[in-house]
Amino acid sequence: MIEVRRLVKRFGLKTVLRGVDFHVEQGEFVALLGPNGAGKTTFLRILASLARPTLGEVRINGYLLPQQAAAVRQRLGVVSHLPLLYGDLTAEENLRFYGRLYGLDGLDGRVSELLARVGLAERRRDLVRTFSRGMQQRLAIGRALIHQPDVLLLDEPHTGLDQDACEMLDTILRDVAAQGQTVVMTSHDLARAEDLATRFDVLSRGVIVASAAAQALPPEGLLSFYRQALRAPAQKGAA
Ligand SMILES: Nc1ncnc2c1ncn2[C@@H]1O[C@H](COP(=O)(O)OP(=O)(O)OP(=O)(O)O)[C@@H](O)[C@H]1O
Repeated sequence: MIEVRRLVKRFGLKTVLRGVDFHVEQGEFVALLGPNGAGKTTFLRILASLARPTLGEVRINGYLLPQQAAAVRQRLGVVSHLPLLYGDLTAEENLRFYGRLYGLDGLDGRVSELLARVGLAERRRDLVRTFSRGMQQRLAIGRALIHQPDVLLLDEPHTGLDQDACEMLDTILRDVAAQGQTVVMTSHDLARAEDLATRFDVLSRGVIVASAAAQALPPEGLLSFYRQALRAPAQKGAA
């Protein structure tokens, strides 16, 4: 579903991704972990076709990025640091707008269902600029799901959400995974990641230094695996 080979990303003279190899099968839920500045957001932005690779090959569902970005975007849902919503539209107008962008008709049922799922049914007719950050994040999650994407990319999606909203998001993510959709999520919340994901990849200084399926984690759990991964020397791709 996602195939990344020897991906390099430079900003001017600064190399942020240094030869990332990353392969995700359909239905996997990958938690992408790593310290601040490791390159997680940069990597996710390239998968989301919001940034271009400097070198290397990126394919999503067989489509090459950036050349086939339009086809990729049809199949992707993205929750990033920016909610990408229109403040002067209501919650339901935002979802309708994005639904129409994806060429969907007869959106009434879908919009109502999503607003209920993200806990905004009662605020559906309010302008988004009157929403708190957490409420905007909830709606951004609804926006990312409107077209039932094959792949969901989430960059620290729990940030800014209250306890109820975090649990609501976890339920949505479990449902999405149960339906066979593919998920890649960055997170600093190891307990939450361990609870949700089926695989854990650790990015450090622009390289994936460790990867393990949930069943292959050590008995001490994800924290121990993570710490070990950051202590180990970079295994591949170091330029
Ligand atoms: N547009 C840009 N121009 C220059 N440098 C950038 C740009 N975007 C990101 N970087 C640099 O790339 C490096 C990786 O940043 P990135 O945001 O991808 O890390 P991250 O792993 O997501 O970090 P965090 O956990 O803090 O969110 C950082 O050193 C950052 O300063």
